[in-house]
Amino acid sequence: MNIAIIGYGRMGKTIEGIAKERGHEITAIIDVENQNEINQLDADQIDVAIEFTQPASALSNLTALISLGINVVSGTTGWTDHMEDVKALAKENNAGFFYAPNYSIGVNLFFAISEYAAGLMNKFPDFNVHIEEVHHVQKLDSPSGTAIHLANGIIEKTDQKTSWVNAENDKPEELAILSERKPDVPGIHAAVFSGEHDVIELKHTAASRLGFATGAVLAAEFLKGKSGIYTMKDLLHSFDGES
Ligand SMILES: NC(=O)C1=CN([C@@H]2O[C@H](COP(=O)(O)OP(=O)(O)OC[C@H]3O[C@@H](n4cnc5c(N)ncnc54)[C@H](OP(=O)(O)O)[C@@H]3O)[C@@H](O)[C@H]2O)C=CC1
Ligand SMILES: O=C(O)C1=N[C@H](C(=O)O)C[C@H](O)C1
Repeated sequence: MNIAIIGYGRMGKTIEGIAKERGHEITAIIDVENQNEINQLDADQIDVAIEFTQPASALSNLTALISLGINVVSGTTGWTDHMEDVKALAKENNAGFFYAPNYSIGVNLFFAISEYAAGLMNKFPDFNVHIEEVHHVQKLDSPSGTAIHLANGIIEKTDQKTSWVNAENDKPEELAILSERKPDVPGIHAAVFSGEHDVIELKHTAASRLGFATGAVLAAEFLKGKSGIYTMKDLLHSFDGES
């Protein structure tokens, strides 16, 4: 299939490598230098655009792509206050839109495991839960999109937590997300359940960006020729029944 890469940084370049390995063609690359060309992209030459830029650029890029009728896999974090507008635009333009704060299959399994654990702990309110995330120092947003998604999933399963804060919590009903930035860390997330006598720690460590990039290309393959709004749950369900 024909893929356009929007944002040719750490993720864009890793996605290019995986997409080529899987037999796809890169028919356009948009980065900062040629960002105005996004409005002139030829929708007939692009099955799916994959957008990994930065929080301040994502909304205008997604708006431009969807307005051209191009299906988009969106990976940029830190812009999702505008999510409902983007979904509405995709529906209006009959385009396909796929969003995940983390395309790693492992992270999405980790979400399910953490939510299940939160549901079990709900019967035992002596256990307090918090989230830890560590990323490279170039990361612009905090907390990570993955940590926000993890927090919202846990909040849904527990009565003790009703909102999250990106700091130590002042109130028991707040779920603390503790963020740390260190050189060269692709991404670490942990859900930590602390009891009086013991600690249960569920942790995902990305060894590199290859897992994120592979998931994004799988999402693009899934989205080709489809309209509508999709998430990693749809992609994971598409594997149901495969041996
Ligand atoms: N969903 C997921 O699985 C993952 C999401 N991410 C997210 O993806 C985003 C990108 O991460 P990463 O690749 O590490 O970041 P990088 O900074 O390495 O890459 C972003 C690229 O986009 C370019 N860019 C900035 N503005 C525009 C614009 N308006 N149009 C086109 N290109 C633009 C940047 O150029 P310049 O450097 O010159 O500004 C840079 O080349 C982040 O939000 C990150 O959190 C990251 C990993 C996994
Ligand atoms: O900026 C990154 O690098 C990452 N961003 C995503 C996030 O904010 O959750 C996903 C991954 O953790 C890497």
